[in-house]
Amino acid sequence: MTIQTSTEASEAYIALGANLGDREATLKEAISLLDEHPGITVLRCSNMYETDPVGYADQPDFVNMAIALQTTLAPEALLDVMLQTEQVLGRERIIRWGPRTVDLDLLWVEGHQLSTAHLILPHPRMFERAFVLVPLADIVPTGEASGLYRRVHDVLEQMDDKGGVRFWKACNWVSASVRSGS
Ligand SMILES: Nc1ncnc2c1ncn2[C@@H]1O[C@H](COP(=O)(O)OP(=O)(O)OP(=O)(O)O)[C@@H](O)[C@H]1O
Ligand SMILES: Nc1nc2c(c(=O)[nH]1)N=C(CO)CN2
Repeated sequence: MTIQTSTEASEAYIALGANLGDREATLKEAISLLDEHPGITVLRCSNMYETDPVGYADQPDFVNMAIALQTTLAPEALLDVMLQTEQVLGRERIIRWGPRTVDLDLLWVEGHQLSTAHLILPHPRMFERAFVLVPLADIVPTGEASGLYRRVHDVLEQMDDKGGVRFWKACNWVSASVRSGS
């Protein structure tokens, strides 16, 4: 697939999940790899939540979280970077909704609604999943113009069962550029 870039930066949200290996280390490594890409700046990280597996029950609990980023990449190019990051971190696709070292789902990109063979935006299952919405609610700014904040909070308020999502840890990931002071 060709990597396209667009000139204007857009805000985007990614959901992350892991239920194999050192879940916290893998999630932080995924965030660092994304942030190291020249077209991506990670802006905010949610808390980390431990969550009951949904869809395929016979697997370990997940750790789920979400990040907000600024990107100059077109959505398809951003998805390519995410898929490459999953590969670098050892993601294998064996069972649908089955165990994984890391899973990156592109939830929402400012100003983009689309449906192609490779990419659907907003993510088609994001508003059904407490393991996505609870972390996302941590990082969508209150006054956010697109209405995403209102929608996330409205769906969460009406969701009957958020029981499988438990606060686990604050995410203390810090960007390498902040660490080095550049
Ligand atoms: N918004 C999106 N974010 C991530 N992948 C997407 C999106 N829309 C379509 N896809 C496609 O879905 C494919 C399968 O993704 P993946 O194997 O991570 O699914 P999953 O995480 O197991 O299940 P789910 O899609 O229900 O979260 C990807 O290769 C990608 O082309
Ligand atoms: N708790 C939890 N369950 C899942 C998850 C996930 O990230 N967390 N991801 C899935 C496929 O995207 C299927 N089921």
